[in-house]
Amino acid sequence: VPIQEVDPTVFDIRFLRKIDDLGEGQFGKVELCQYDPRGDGRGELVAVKSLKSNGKGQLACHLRREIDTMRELYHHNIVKYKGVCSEEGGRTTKLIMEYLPAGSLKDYLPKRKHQTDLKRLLNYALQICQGMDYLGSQRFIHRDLAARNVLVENESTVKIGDFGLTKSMKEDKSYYTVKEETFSPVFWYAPECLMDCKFYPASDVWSFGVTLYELMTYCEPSSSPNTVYKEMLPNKTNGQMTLTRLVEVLIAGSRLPCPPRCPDTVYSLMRRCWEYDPANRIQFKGLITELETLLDERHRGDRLAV
Ligand SMILES: CCS(=O)(=O)N1CC(CC#N)(n2cc(-c3nc(Nc4ccc(C(=O)OC(C)(C)C)cc4)nc4[nH]ccc34)cn2)C1
Repeated sequence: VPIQEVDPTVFDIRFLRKIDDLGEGQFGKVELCQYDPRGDGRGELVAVKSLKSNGKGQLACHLRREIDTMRELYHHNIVKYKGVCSEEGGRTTKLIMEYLPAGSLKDYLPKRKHQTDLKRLLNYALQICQGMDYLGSQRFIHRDLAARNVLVENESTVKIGDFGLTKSMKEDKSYYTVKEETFSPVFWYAPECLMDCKFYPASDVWSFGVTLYELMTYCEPSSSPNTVYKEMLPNKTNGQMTLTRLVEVLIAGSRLPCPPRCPDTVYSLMRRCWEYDPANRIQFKGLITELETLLDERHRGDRLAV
């Protein structure tokens, strides 16, 4: 009998045992499962993303696109695709990924504030930029870069963990036009996204600046972009007005403030991610160089004014 060729990226639903909930969003959720084909309780832990409702059509094709995106990505700072699992005769598909034990930066940083110094925060920032620079080199725009979507493997490694809103710019366009998104992370969005629904690679740089702000505030909820921006907006109005008022303050030049104890050198990097004109914004390659310089021991004396 020929040796049964087993495709390691196909997971059999019968051996997938749910252990815990890891995260959830508007349409998707991520669960911790053990994949135990031998049934000896020693199978590997995996993270499984599925649609929340029995999402038909549009949602299912979103997850399909996310799966097709993730299988093409190979980078140290991007969470690894492991495979897919279909159930109900192939009608619904689940995305199987490597499980990162420490959770997202948003869960991790506030708990580890006292063990995480500036050098480590800048290392996380550097790794996010390296992952994003690679993503851009593959002609993808992430569109949802935020600390909540960055996962911690261990205290020295972080990875971009979710590609639910990632779009390919394959057809040699230099931007992606979004249809009206229902729940957009507006406080991570650049002006061009808020006003013309246009997403450039430079729009991801703006979101990285907000993510760097989150890093420097240790993802403390009290200083989250939502909280701080809403304080900056004139007369706190209902949701809809926020978008218009947000664009107004951004056009007027207001930006998130320098976080407490954040060195000016790091804050000026954030500001270079928040240039109004996408063409004037620093790019991920430039951010990598700047962060490596800030981190480089040799320059330590005159650069990291700790
Ligand atoms: C966008 C909607 S979404 O629903 O699709 N969704 C949310 C999303 C955001 C991102 N990224 N997400 C990914 C994971 C995730 N978590 C993990 N490990 C852990 C390990 C520990 C913990 C933990 O202790 O948590 C508490 C709350 C502190 C108890 C949490 C997660 N490993 C993973 N591998 C691949 C994905 C993945 C979780 N949430 C993507």
